[in-house]
Amino acid sequence: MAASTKRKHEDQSYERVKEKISKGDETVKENNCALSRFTSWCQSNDFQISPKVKVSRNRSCAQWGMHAIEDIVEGYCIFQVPRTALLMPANSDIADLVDIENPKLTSTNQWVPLLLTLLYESSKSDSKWGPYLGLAPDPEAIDLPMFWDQMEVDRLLKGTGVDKAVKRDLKLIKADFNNFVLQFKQNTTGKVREDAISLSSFKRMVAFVMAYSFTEPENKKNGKDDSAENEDEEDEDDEESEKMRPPMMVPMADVLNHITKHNAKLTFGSEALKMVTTRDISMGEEIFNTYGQVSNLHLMHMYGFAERYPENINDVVEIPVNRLLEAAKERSEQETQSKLIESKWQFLKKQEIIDEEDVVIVGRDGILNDDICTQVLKVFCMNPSEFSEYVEKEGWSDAESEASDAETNMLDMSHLPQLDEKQKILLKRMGELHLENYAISLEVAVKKLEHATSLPTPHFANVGAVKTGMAGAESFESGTELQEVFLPCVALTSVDGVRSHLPNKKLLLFRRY
Ligand SMILES: C[S@@+](CC[C@H](N)C(=O)[O-])C[C@H]1O[C@@H](n2cnc3c(N)ncnc32)[C@H](O)[C@@H]1O
Repeated sequence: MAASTKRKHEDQSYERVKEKISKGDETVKENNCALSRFTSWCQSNDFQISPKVKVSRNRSCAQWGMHAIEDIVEGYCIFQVPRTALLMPANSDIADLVDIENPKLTSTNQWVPLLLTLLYESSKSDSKWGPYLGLAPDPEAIDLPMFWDQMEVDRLLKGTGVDKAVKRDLKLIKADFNNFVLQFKQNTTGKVREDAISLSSFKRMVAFVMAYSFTEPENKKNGKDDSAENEDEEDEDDEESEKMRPPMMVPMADVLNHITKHNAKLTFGSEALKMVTTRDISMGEEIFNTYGQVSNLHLMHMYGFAERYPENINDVVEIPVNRLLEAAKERSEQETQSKLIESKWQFLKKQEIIDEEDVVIVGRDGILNDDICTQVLKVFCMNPSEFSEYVEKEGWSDAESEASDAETNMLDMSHLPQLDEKQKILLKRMGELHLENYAISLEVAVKKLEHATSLPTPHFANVGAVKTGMAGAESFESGTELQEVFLPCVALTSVDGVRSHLPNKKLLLFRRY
């Protein structure tokens, strides 16, 4: 290459680097401005924020986050958010136009009032929440599976259940847009920016609510000032907390990232919400909230990330119940046996013991929803005369039902080895069939790991998880061979969903904390 051409090339690349750096500088400046506007806003809205923590963008595992700048003890309130600062329909001046009592609102679309409020507040130049929304992510940058293209969903999420959940979401978003948002647009002419109300911007708003909102457990309503000292009550409340209230945006709390081994949690008081530490935290550590006891499937679906195996002790795999049917049919040697299995299946459906959509939930401790699974296994393993008697009685007698309602989970890891041999075989095959359904097999995953250093992408960054899963499975006592199938199933939920062209943020997804 001639010297002058070479110099020209060097000049051009120097200019490009300079441009990149100055763009980066601008972004840093913009971020700093947004943060200082948000901090002043918090002060003028009576937030109380401890001087022992700091919000920053580059010290956390995923963009914005919070870390300790001094040692903090357990039970310490890091910050407090007054209820008046919560972004929710009742606090907005659009409240009258957002019909919370609308009979069309069901539990599946109880998010709509908040979404409409957000559409309104984010298009208002003088919104009370302007500085809060100024720190919110660029809607285009929220990367949830609902924005992945179909090929990626098929390639990476097939078999996990997240693919189905995304399909359901997209259908619901469209229906909500047509049923509520268009009507809202008419009622608010001139109040909401025209371009803010389109199906694609509504979808982006749904993603923001999915990944950033909070729901207050029903029982915490009206003010018990629940603090870390009240932790004992947590378990008792678990059942009730399933009945949730509509979501709301909690400024400052939504800056915090999540890990299973979190060190802080949000508590709901009558006047304010508090972020309280759940253990001692050392200077420099990131403050992690908990988004709940959630599996990787849920994290991937709602938040676009997953934790590395085996860190998420709440991780589960959801195996469609009809894999049990497949397993049972496979074992039928003659057509009559296969027909008998089919009629057993139809009977279970007729009795509403199972539904096609049911899933068997397998976690680290075994099968978590043993009720469905135990019944299907029992019926599948009945001989023809037992089954005829069962049909005659139209299912279980009261005494039998009571026995199967017993508190003990007969399908947890400690009880699985005692199962009837036939039932064990069916369960094992169910797990194997499920493993076959993943886009990537365990063997391939492990092989890829062996060559991981030469892989240009982080696609298989998490394959280590599988290896750990397998090693974990091998270390279990003999007789519990089911774990050799189930643990890899759970481990694979951590593998799938990792994309090959992940942005920087995602490179951190599976790092160890
Ligand atoms: C409530 S926001 C937390 C604030 C967020 N980091 C930000 O910069 O705006 C939730 C989002 O943070 C990210 N996130 C939270 N915890 C994470 C983790 N442990 N690993 C990777 N990303 C995480 C995900 O993108 C998630 O959708």
